[in-house]
Amino acid sequence: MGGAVADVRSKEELDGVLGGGGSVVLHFWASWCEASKQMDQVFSHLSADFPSARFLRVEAEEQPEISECYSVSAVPFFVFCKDGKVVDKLEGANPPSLAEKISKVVGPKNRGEPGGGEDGAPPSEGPASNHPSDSLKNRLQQLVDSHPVFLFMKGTPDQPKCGFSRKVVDILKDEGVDFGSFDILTDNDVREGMKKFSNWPTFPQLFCKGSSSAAATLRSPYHGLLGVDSAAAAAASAVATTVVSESENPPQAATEEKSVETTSDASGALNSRLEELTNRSSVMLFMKGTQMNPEKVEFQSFDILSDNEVRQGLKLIGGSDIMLEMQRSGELKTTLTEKGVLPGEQTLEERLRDLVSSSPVMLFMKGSPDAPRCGFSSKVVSALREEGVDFGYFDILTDDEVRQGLKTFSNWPTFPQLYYKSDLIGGCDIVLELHKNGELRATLTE
Ligand SMILES: N[C@@H](CCC(=O)N[C@@H](CS)C(=O)NCC(=O)O)C(=O)O
Ligand code: FES
Repeated sequence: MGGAVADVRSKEELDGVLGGGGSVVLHFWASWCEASKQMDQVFSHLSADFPSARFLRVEAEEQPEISECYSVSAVPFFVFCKDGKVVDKLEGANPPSLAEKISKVVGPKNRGEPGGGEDGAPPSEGPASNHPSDSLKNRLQQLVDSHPVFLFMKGTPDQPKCGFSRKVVDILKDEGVDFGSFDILTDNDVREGMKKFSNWPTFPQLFCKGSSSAAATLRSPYHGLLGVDSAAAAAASAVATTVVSESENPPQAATEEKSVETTSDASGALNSRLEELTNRSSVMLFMKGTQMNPEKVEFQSFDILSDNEVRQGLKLIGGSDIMLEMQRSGELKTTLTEKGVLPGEQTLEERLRDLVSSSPVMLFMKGSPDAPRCGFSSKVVSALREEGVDFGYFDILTDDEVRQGLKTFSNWPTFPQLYYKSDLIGGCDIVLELHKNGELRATLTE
């Protein structure tokens, strides 16, 4: 019985299944890997397309013995077995390759009976490998172009016929995105044609273009084509962007306003005099005699005993009791830090700047060079090692603040990120391209 994905919980269990012969496809995944979550959905769709094969999922880090046995060095990772023997492997999130390799191992698609599982579609007529005809291509292009945001889905937005399609519709509605849609269950030519047209084997498929901000956000890291998880991620990042921009008050303006308020009681010449006095130093202590300075704050003082007018005119914010109380509770430090008098904790931006410049060649990656936790990171480490380039690294899986912060800092949404002398060189694709063209070493040493 195919059509469902099962979890493997031990090596014995897996050996048992493999011993039973037939075609078996294994998906090694990790909970922290977005790409393996996305591929998990593709995997379960494909399991419905190839019911004669067994589809098994292995949580790579929970099953080290199995992972080692199949030399799984990164996720997502797929192993294809026929009659107990490994016949092929695939590393990375590549839905078209996964579909192709499965059909090579299992034989042409033999979708199960209609109505089986989540995908209640009529059986496909032609094999998916037939290229769409020119007139079909035109039709598909017209559909894609008909709205700035267009969704190929199962069912309609009001009546989705698949949980994945429903999820994307919900996200788009939540975000207030207007979109056109096409129910691929009503037209098998479009359904099969779209898989080739977009080189993406499953539905829903979301296309975005045009310049509306929602569409632009949705589009940016995903090149106009999204599976369900990418859409969720993009929508989440759109929300995050809004929150960030709303919280950006210029702190300077707030401080200035306050200092104006505190002097607004005094009038005329006295006002200017007090203003001049209070502005003499960023911290100005009006006091009797001298005091110790436990917070080590630079300040000037004015002896109020020497000038009655100043003494009366100043409506002091706090005397010594208040100051001491503020010091005891830590509020004094906070207030002075907020006013920029005491050096504050390092801001995230400063921290990122320091990290980026901590080594001339600096790699932000998932995992460490000796134990990369993502195929993209692993490839960049190999390229750098092959070129004999020394590099520093930071494992972004250990620090979510750095992980998320760096995306904004560098305006680059993914990892790995490679920097040379604080400039972003790029991610995996760019580094591998430079490596292939023999330009990587020069780029990192010039
Ligand atoms: N095409 C990219 C591939 C890298 C990529 O897609 N990275 C993803 C998955 S590892 C990522 O970093 N996503 C954001 C995150 O995990 O925070 C490159 O050239 O570097
Ligand atoms: S592809 Fe999953 S962590 Fe990189």
